[in-house]
Formats: sequence, C-alpha cells, structure tokens
Amino acid sequence: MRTSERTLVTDQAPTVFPPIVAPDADARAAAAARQEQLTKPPGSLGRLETLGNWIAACQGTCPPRPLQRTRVVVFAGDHGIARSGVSAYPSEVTAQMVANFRTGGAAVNVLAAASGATVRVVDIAVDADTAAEISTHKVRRSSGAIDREDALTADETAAAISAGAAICDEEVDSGADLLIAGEMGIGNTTPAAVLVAALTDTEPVLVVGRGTGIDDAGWSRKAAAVRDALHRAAPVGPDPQGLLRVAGGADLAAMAGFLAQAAVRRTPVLLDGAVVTAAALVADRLAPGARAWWVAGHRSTEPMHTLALAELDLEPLLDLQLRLGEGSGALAALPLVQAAVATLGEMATFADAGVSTADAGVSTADAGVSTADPA
Ligand SMILES: O=C(O)c1ccc[n+]([C@@H]2O[C@H](COP(=O)([O-])O)[C@@H](O)[C@H]2O)c1
Ligand SMILES: Cc1cc2nc[nH]c2cc1C
Repeated sequence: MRTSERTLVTDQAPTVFPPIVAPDADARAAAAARQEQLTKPPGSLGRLETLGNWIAACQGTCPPRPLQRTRVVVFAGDHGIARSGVSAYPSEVTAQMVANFRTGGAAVNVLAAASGATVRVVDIAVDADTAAEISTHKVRRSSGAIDREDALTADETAAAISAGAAICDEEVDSGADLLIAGEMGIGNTTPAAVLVAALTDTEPVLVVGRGTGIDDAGWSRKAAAVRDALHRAAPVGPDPQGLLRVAGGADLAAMAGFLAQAAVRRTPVLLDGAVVTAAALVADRLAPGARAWWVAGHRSTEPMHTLALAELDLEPLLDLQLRLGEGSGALAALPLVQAAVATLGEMATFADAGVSTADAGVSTADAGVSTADPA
C-alpha cells in the first residue's frame, strides 16, 4: 500500500534538529581549483579529488587540515526479533562481542589501529549488563520483537535519538574531525531492512539478505518478520521517529541521532554498511540535508544497502563483499580519505615544481574532466 492511501499517524513530540547547513561551497570550489594546479593531469586522481574537495568543504578551508582524530563509535544493542530464528547466531553474541571490542580483538579494533582511528563502544540496548563505562547511555535491555510489538516506547525513542546526538557532541567536543558509526547487534539486519523497505517503498523480499549467514529457512522467517513489521508500521508511514519506535530499535535510533547531529556539528562522517546506512536514511529524514556531510565507505552484500545508498544518492568508495558491520567497511575506506586529504594538501603545484602544464589548445573540458562534483 502506498503511504498516500493510508491514514498516517505522526509521533508526538518529534525530536527536532536545527536546519542543516551544507558544506562550504567556496572551500569546495577553491579545492577544485587547487586540484587543477597540482602536478598531475586534471582529474587524474579521480574520486580522490572529489573526496579531498568534500573534506575541504566540510572543514570550510582549502587545503584541508590533515585528519587527526577519526573516531569510531560502535552502537551495541539486542533485538527481540532475534528469538524468531532470523539470525545465524544467538543473541548472547552481542554482549560477547562487546567484551571483544573492549579488549581490542575484533575487526573494528584491528582496522582502526591500522589507520590511526580510535574506537568507542556504547551499550544502547544490550540485553545483558555490560561494563559501567560503556553503559551510561543505555536506553533499555533489548528492543522489542518488531513483528508483534513496538521496538520502543515513544519516550525511549526520543531518549535514544538524544543519546546518539549527545555522544556525537561528546566526540566533536573532544576533537573528532571525522566520525564513523559502527554497530553490533544480533538480529539488527531485520529492523534495518524494515526501515529501508518503509522509506523506499520496497517489497520485503527485495530488502531481506543473509545477514550473519542465515540459510534458506532462516531467510524465509526473516522475510515474514519484515512483512509483519512493515504491516505494523504502516500507520506511521514515512514518519522517521515513528518508524524507529515501531519497527527500528534503540541502537538504530541512537545512530540516526548521531548521524544527524554530525551534520549539525558540521563534522564529516564515513558511513559503514547496511545497518548504519538504514539509520542514515532515517537521519536524513530527521535532519533533511544531513546526507551532504556523509560519504559511503563501502557497499555491503545486503540488498537493502544498495537501495538505501541509491535513495541517499551516495556512491560507495569500496565494494569488497563485506558484510560484517562494526564500522569495518568504513575503516577499510579510511585510508582513501586520508590519501585524498594528503594529495590535496601536500602535492606540489606545476609552478612550485617547474613542471610544464598541458599544451595550449587541449582543454580539460575536451577531455570530459569534471572537477566540482560532490564527493
Ligand atoms: O551492516 C552490514 O552491512 C551488515 C551485514 C550483515 C551483518 N552485519 C552484522 O551482523 C549482525 C546482524 O546480522 P543478523 O543476521 O544477526 O541480523 C550485526 O551485528 C551486524 O553488525 C552487518
Ligand atoms: C562473531 C560476530 C561478529 C560480529 N560483528 C558484527 N556483527 C557480528 C556478528 C557475529 C556473529
């Protein structure tokens, strides 16, 4: 059913983000002009050029400052729907992996260290108790089983969005100049798929993937859960806060708040996989225009990810068949962002290096080279 045919119910007391200011067009134009002066044929660094220009625009300065504090925040939460056989793993793995993040043994820890990023883990709705220092923003234990009950109450939804925004503020106030949201939660690809289906008006079978590696029977159970949750969510239509409440969860709501607030704080974000991008889709509805502050690190194998990226008009940097989450795909792409900033900031110009420019009469326009595209 299309949303226009329904009676829509908008959540009361919506969480309001201030209007999003776009990254600085003058700094982006200055960066594009500088790219033309650097000792390379115009456009020859391809997407690294537009990526560097985007960082310059986000910082409002050209050349951009080197990235000094990339911060990954892993949002951990359990989901009642995991009890319905929609994941290849049991829910207790969420808390076990949280412990693994804390001792530095997970992919996110290793990939972050490889590129100089640091990791923070936040328990938003893990079923079990977790260490005191990571549970200060805990909203509840496990979000509801979305095929038969709401994921959250209205108060919990608002609290989770606010928690994500507050975590973003803490990180930006501590000097973060590039943010990555990661997540860990057995069963979370099911609510993520519901959010993407609802916001792109897509059939359940087209958004449901294999998650942690479910077999055909698990996939069928997951598709049925997504169908039932979509049915329950129909009355809220595309209302972002209503969707998070009925068919999302505390971790997804917190990530949406975090991603929206990053745009408010004019701080660039490297998006991770399907689950983070589902939250991003909601965040761009909560804070229209927030997407201008995000670049997609990679494309996950989950079908919903391609749909969500297309809806956000984001082209991923990498397509490596990753399907882990945690922030791993964004971290795999981080060296590309660092390379983009380094080349734009540190390469010599033709004038500095005494290198001859292109022959007169051969214009970059003739070569179809574009320099001012968004990242
Ligand atoms: O974000 C992705 O692209 C992604 C794709 C597949 C799996 N995951 C991770 O796997 C978990 C969810 O998978 P599942 O099968 O339990 O719904 C959760 O911890 C995610 O971080 C994440
Ligand atoms: C082991 C494991 C690690 C993960 N990291 C993110 N999601 C995950 C799911 C599982 C099962």
